[in-house]
Amino acid sequence: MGKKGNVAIITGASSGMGREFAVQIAQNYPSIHEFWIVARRRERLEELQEKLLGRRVKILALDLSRQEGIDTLEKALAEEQPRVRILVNAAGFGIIGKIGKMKEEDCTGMVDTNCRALTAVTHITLPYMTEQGQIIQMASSAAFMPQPGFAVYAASKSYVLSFSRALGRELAGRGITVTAVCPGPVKTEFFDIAETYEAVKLYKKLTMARADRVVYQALVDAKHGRSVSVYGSLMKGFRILAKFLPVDFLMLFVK
Ligand SMILES: NC(=O)C1=CN([C@@H]2O[C@H](COP(=O)(O)OP(=O)(O)OC[C@H]3O[C@@H](n4cnc5c(N)ncnc54)[C@H](OP(=O)(O)O)[C@@H]3O)[C@@H](O)[C@H]2O)C=CC1
Ligand SMILES: N[C@@H](C=O)C(=O)O
Repeated sequence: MGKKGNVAIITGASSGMGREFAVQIAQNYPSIHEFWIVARRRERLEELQEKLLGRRVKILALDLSRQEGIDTLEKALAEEQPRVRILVNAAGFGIIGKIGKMKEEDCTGMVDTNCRALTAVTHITLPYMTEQGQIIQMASSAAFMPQPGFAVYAASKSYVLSFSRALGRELAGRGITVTAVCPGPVKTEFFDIAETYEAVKLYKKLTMARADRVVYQALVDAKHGRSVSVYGSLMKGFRILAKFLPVDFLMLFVK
């Protein structure tokens, strides 16, 4: 079925920004004929299907942190040979807390999902990406500097930002753009898991952005081929500070 039209593959589509990407792409990209939506919670993906304006939908209820999940997606790609116009890698999570106070699997889980799975999904999808294709990777403003108390998550998102910018250069010859999306705190279910050990800081609570706005901005930036998408003046300012001020000084304020 994939051969008939352009496909958008969206991971992390069962909630938050991944879900919002699916809804906004369905509303604004008539050239996308089919969606492949990926996450672990099948019932959420089935609910989302109803919102995709009658487009063909392939539901892939997969755990991307496990090799079986990646293998299943790879097999589906090989069988259907889709023309992938948009890939959104939004599957990911973060847990607040000091490394020594967290379970090992919580720490390595962030690396497995945010870095390994994102890299694998990108790698296996690349052969099917069309010219003018767009890859949108959910990084975070946490990528801009190390964050004591959110160390693994911030490091995982630095990886996503660095990987995505370099990949964009590698793919320029194929006419494929790569956009790393780097929002500050966004009001989604992300914080249900993030607060497993510790509550989110008050300044983050007070500066939460809306998922629909972040995603709208990301789609505009991706359309213009921008390598980085930062929503809002606060995070744009933070990015500049993080570029120019010494890291040790900045870390005094993020404890
Ligand atoms: N909210 C925020 O403040 C910010 C979030 N981000 C990033 O944006 C992305 C989306 O987050 P957001 O929408 O906020 O959070 P949500 O928790 O709402 O969404 C996360 C999505 O990832 C999916 N997911 C998580 N683990 C796996 C897995 N192992 N396999 C497959 N799917 C998985 C979840 O689905 P399911 O549970 O069904 O598997 C869900 O659909 C993440 O990468 C996050 O790090 C970046 C900046 C700010
Ligand atoms: N940017 C947010 C998550 O990615 C945060 O800093 O909480």
